[in-house]
Amino acid sequence: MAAGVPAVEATGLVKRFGGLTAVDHVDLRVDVGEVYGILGPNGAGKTTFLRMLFGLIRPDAGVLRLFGRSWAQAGPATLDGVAGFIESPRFYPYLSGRRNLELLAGLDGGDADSRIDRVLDLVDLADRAGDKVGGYSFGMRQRLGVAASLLRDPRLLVLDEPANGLDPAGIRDMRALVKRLAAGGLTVLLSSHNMNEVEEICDNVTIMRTGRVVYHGSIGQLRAQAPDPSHRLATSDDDRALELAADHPGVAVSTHPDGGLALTAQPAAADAYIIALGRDGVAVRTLGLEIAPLESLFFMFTEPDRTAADLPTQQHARLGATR
Ligand SMILES: Nc1ncnc2c1ncn2[C@@H]1O[C@H](COP(=O)(O)OP(=O)(O)OP(=O)(O)O)[C@@H](O)[C@H]1O
Repeated sequence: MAAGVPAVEATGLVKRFGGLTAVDHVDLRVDVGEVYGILGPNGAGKTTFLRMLFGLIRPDAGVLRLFGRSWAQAGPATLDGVAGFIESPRFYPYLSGRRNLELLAGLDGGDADSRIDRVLDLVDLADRAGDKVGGYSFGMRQRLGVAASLLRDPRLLVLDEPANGLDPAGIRDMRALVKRLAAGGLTVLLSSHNMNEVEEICDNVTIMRTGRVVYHGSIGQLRAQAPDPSHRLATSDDDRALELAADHPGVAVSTHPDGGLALTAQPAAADAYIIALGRDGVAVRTLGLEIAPLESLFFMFTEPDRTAADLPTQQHARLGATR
């Protein structure tokens, strides 16, 4: 591969279903070695984009290249070095995880067979490889799906909402797996509707809404644009707490529509204000992060018609357990 050729490059990509434009002139570039997130709510066009990538459907306009190859020029060879799955992987439930991989390795041919032990180990299924897949948890099946993809020794791994439907432990394991694979040098493109997931594991992100790109950039740039964290605050004397806020230009304190106070500030400014409350004899009874900064940014990009007051409460916690 020539140096500098991106793993994925979409230019002006369009896909229509009747009158609906599911992917609307999307430009996107994933460089070799990066973990890239396509983020968006339901219906944003993420899966449609990935289906075009895998050649399952054809674009109506634009070009998508994988390591410099397009479907129009290279046909199925476009997928050389590319593996992954859309939605959930399927396996024979009455066969063991290992047997499923053996069958797939037989279909893939080459030396895929020799990689079975290594990929089972990588996805943390070595101990359960002899058990029937029917008895696997959903998270284990997702990880077996990643193992099946790795049999092809890909340079690019494509995952469609890999943590969807997983319980918290499954989400943790899946994220850890993606990070491990990325640390080993694999390029990863994943779709997600979860800002926290993308923030945790991706270097760069494209945010989509109704088929269009509404943001593109690094996670660092995204963080820099995020608004101040917003908290719900309850004190022993909310009137006094409001008065004291006037002495703290870095904090915005107002009456919360659901009772108590709303406090919006960067952590250092919020700390100084909370300490000042205590010094003044005002006890803080509850302080909970209401909307994480990146989460509110995600809503701003993908639901621009909603105001901050409409945003869901993400988390409430007692003082000391937040921020
Ligand atoms: N085969 C199809 N025929 C008609 N409409 C489709 C088809 N596939 C997708 N769509 C529509 O295209 C839009 C984008 O769907 P897509 O599945 O790509 O979104 P997504 O971002 O992956 O969302 P989700 O997380 O819900 O899968 C949606 O409005 C969807 O209903």
